[in-house]
Amino acid sequence: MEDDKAPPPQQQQPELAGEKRKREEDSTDASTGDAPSAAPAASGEDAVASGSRHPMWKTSLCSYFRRRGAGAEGCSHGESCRYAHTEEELRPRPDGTWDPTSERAKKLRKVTAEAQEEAEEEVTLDEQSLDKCLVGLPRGWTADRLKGFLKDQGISYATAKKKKGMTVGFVTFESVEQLTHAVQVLKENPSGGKEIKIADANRRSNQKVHAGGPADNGTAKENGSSPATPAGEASGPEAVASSKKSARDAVTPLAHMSYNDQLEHKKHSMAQILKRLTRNARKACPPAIPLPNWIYKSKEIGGLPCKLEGIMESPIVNGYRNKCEFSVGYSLEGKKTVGFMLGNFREGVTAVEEPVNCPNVSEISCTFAQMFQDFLQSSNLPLWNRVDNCGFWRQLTVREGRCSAEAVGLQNGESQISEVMLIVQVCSTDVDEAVMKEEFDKLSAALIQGAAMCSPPLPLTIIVVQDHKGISNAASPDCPLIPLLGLKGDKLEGEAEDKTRIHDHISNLKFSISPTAFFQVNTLAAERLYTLAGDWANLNSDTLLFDVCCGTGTIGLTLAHRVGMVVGIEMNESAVSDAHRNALINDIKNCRFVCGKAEDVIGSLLTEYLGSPQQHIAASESNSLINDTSKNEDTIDCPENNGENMNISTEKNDNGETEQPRDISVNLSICAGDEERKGDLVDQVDKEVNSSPNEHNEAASEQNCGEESSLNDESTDTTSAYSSSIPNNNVLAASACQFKNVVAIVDPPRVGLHPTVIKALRTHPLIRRLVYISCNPDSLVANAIELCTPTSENQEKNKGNRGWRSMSAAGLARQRTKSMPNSEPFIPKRAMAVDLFPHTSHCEMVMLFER
Ligand SMILES: C[S@@+](CC[C@H](N)C(=O)[O-])C[C@H]1O[C@@H](n2cnc3c(N)ncnc32)[C@H](O)[C@@H]1O
Repeated sequence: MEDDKAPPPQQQQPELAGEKRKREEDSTDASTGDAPSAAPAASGEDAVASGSRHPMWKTSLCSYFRRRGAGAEGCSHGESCRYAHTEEELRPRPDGTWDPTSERAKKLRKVTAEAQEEAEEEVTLDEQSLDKCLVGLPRGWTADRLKGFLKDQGISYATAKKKKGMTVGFVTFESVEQLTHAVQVLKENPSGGKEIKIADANRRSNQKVHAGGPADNGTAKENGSSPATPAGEASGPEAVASSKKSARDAVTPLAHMSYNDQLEHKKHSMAQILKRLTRNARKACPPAIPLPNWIYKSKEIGGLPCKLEGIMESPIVNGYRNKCEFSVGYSLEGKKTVGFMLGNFREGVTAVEEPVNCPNVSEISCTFAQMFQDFLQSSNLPLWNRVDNCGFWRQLTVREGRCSAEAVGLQNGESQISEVMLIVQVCSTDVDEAVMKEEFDKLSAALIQGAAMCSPPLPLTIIVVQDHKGISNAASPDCPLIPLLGLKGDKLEGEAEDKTRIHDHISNLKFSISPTAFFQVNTLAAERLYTLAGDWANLNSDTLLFDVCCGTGTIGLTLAHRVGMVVGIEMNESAVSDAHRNALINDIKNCRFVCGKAEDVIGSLLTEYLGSPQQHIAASESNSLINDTSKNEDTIDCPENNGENMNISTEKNDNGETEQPRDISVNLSICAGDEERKGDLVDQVDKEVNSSPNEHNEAASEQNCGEESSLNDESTDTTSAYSSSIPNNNVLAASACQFKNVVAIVDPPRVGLHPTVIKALRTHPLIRRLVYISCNPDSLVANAIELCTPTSENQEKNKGNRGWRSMSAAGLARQRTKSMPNSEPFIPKRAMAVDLFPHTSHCEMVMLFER
């Protein structure tokens, strides 16, 4: 609403724009755009007489309301403010001169809804709580008063929170029954003659739980990556309400809908989440800086930061999961069961039910779960007990590898499953080794025999035992693995790591996957996802592609033939080792994979390949002193230039699209040695593909020596094997010249990218294009706020504000934006949802950012 009348930013003087915006906020009626002076004279009569607001006589909305939310206290007009602060106060006058069906009333309702939504966003809802309602409170109520009131009504089981300065509170209940009862009581018991308004805040609390993702399954088990939820214990929205009736309800809560309806539902949810980016970037934009154009334009597309281009459907809707994590426990009838939990342990649910009719699980996975369940019936060792944290058998993970579609002449289907890895998780505490070994021998014999007896026989390539002693089933990637001998004997020859891999195919490349390495759970949909990311990344042979959080190298390797070089970054050592192997087996030579946390290594890697941000800023400043005619056609101004006035190269890339503006601004004479340097790089890549991750780190450290980037101090001051160090500017500039198009594709785990990574990407002027693949749109939005919000020259130092602890991810991102070094913001350009998880409420989101 606030920018309805604001001119587009390019028509404003930059230094005036912020002030103007502020003035408008202070003086304009939010619902009408009227200045306060235009407010009806009559509106104040009673208020002035009584010295307080009259609920029935206010026809204009106080501007303060808009910024602070419904009923904001302490507006600058004082207690006798003539303007309304709540919808209640804006009722029509008794003489009917204000029509509640008027445009003004409609606008008001919209403002109210937005204010409530933002209020909710600000309050950190306890993700572990169950059901919440949002209550409208009489003015002046505190959280304690709300609690007292609830208690007086006999509602002692609820907890209440109130956002400062707001007349809404959040009441949390432990069960749906309590919620229903409380709503009834509150409705029947007006406070001070006023009915307490109640809205269901449950939908958003569900979303929050969704954002937090799988509680003790998917997230951690997949190295914090994708919603591996459905094949594990129930989680997310599906697990919020108390226990479900069946495993199907718990893991595939959308299975009752047609696939088209599921897609519509997900697209709608994605759009709602994306709108938060616009709202938060608007809020975080420093007052002295004009709002970016994309925020102005968002009004034309319903508040979205850019167009949501649709949702890409999964090529396979049933049995698509290549990895299923089956819990071990007792069913409601007390039977030893291998399947899915009906709810979360934190809700007190420990029952496990067989994976009957779970459409996301393949028949093969179900059959192995059944075999393991049969085996457990006669095992002498106990099942893991989640209450006492003791027991032996904990979990079965089934990972499937598919042969290439070409090999079977099929596009999808279970018939492609050609390799299976079984990971049996146990806790060996207090268990005699000999007994354990005997059980393992029996188990592998049962599984091998079971697979062979099926018609047709099931593939079974690997069985490993994971010995995990932690409380939840989420084991760390370095948890000990014991290969079970006796299985396909000759396959187990060779080095230890060779024994425990299966293979899958994406885009006709073969991928080797070790037990704990992340691999997208829906291989065929992942292929589409990577292709989309590659298309949006605008790749060509001059491209240096940073594949951040690369896992087994799938994205970089599938796109390697379209770029000059790929640098993959991944923290899971075995995934990096898989990535090296995958490059080798596919004969790909232009990829380097670095083992380390992205936040630890990205700063030094960017500096190694591109030079430090300061160098480019300095180069750009000195270039700007040189006469414009000295510029080479292929060179564009960077990084201070904004996208609008760049010299744009009209070369086409390998997609036939117009190539991205080249963003190198360097002394061209330095580039003379490029070819030589390129040769060195390729040699080095060759060496690294054949070396271990540690060798990579060493090699990189050796390459680096010299000055560090102060913009990235956080990333360089780490325990990483990388210390950013640069020999001299000439070498840097030469290496930067190698690649005229630098792109980052990031595919982080559910928590999103570490702030240090965001800062490094944002402050490096050579990164003009970033494709973000996200399995959690909430963290995508938080990261995007930091990437896209304009900064000012006077950034704030981070203050140790304890209030931040209770902030939403978006709120925190807004705070961090204040201390972001002044740098050109990215612009959200394209967004597309990709359904990798049919029948569940999860979905991937791809966003393109450019500058
Ligand atoms: C969603 S997966 C994506 C993997 C890969 N891009 C793919 O599509 O298969 C996220 C990956 O990030 C890795 N990861 C998690 N935190 C990381 C960090 N701080 N630095 C680097 N990698 C990280 C995980 O090990 C996991 O492999």
